[in-house]
Amino acid sequence: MSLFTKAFAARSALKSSFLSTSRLSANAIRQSSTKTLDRATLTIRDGPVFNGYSFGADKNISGEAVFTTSLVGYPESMTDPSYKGQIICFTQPLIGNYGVPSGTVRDQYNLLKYFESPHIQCIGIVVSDVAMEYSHWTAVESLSQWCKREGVAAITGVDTRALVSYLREQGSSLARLTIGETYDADEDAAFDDPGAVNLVHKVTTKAPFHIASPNAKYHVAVLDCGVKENILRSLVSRGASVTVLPYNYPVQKIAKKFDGVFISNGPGDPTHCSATVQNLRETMENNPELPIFGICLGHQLLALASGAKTIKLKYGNRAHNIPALDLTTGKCHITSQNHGYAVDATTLHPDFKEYFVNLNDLSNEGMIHKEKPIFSTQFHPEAKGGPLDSSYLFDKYFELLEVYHKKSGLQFHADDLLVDILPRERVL
Ligand SMILES: NC(=O)CC[C@H](N)C(=O)O
Repeated sequence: MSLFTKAFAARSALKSSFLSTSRLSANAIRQSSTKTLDRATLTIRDGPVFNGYSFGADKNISGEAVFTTSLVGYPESMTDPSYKGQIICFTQPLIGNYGVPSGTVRDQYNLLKYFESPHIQCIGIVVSDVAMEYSHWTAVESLSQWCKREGVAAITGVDTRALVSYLREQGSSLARLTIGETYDADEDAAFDDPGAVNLVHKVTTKAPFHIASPNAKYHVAVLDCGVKENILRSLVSRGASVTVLPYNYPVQKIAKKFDGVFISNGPGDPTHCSATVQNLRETMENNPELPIFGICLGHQLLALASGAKTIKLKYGNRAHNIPALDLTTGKCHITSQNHGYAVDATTLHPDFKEYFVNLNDLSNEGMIHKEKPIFSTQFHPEAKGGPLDSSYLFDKYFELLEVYHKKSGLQFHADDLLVDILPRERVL
């Protein structure tokens, strides 16, 4: 063996021992001096098995494994109702180092200041290296403490690069996270498919609620399919009081009392919300001048209501840096996204045109009506977390509200809709 070959072999041995240690997680090792983490296993259905350590609830779970490449914003992502029933794999290797802020602090609009809903919505999380120690001025607990308190399973020490390579090849897959035991490969029934049920039904408010905007000029009806707190804030802070309705509320019956209708983000397959689609169809037909705006699931539901079709993407788009081209201006915006389904642009109704297109995979990112004040986006202009490049779309919606408001001369009477007696926050 030449000197060079010997040196190379020695370096490879060193490297592989380093790699296997690093899978244990630097922070997990630091913490294991005081407490031993339980072993945990992530099993992908018909796919690889990843061994690691549990830092969340002592509970076996299963769901759809998806990955996000966002670098920050784990508290926002984990409380986003669109992730209901999913196991989020973070590609950012170090997760938890800025801890978790309070889930009860509210802002001047009585909206949750740091969370996108009151609780963690995903069923489990997968990270490469969890930080047990954290530091941030807003933090009140660690990611591990939060997961345990909320009953959410979590695994660290996973080679997330290998996991994501697999998910990109095979597509989003069902997976199971087991704590402290070896997985039995015959246990097929243990793989729950969250996409098989109507997840929107689980996250929507159970009764209408109202958020008054100081100096409100407009009144908007929000169909809550799992609405993110920052969407409500984006409306209320611009001067719209909002009445939030359950996703299947017959909005067509009261649409005339509002300056605009908004359809929120939400989890799962849009085709499960057929009542909402029918209600939206009637709302559009009966109110040709009413401004309507939809985000993410809201976009997909509006598209279905107008006659277009949706498809399931292979592994979806979950990131904070996805380029979307505005086809009306030629400008590209960096956008925040979290979706597994998309609108098939080739099926758009002829009254609509494609508004935005994804420059990574050319999937549809929005549509706009050729005459009516109706538009929607697949990405998240409210962006929490993520860049604010596209927040101007809320301003655009408010311009449409203003035009309609002036024309209709609509005066908002609180008594009409009994908003004074509605709850002031979502009804769980
Ligand atoms: N963020 C969302 O609204 C997601 C929409 C839908 N559930 C999807 O996965 O495509």
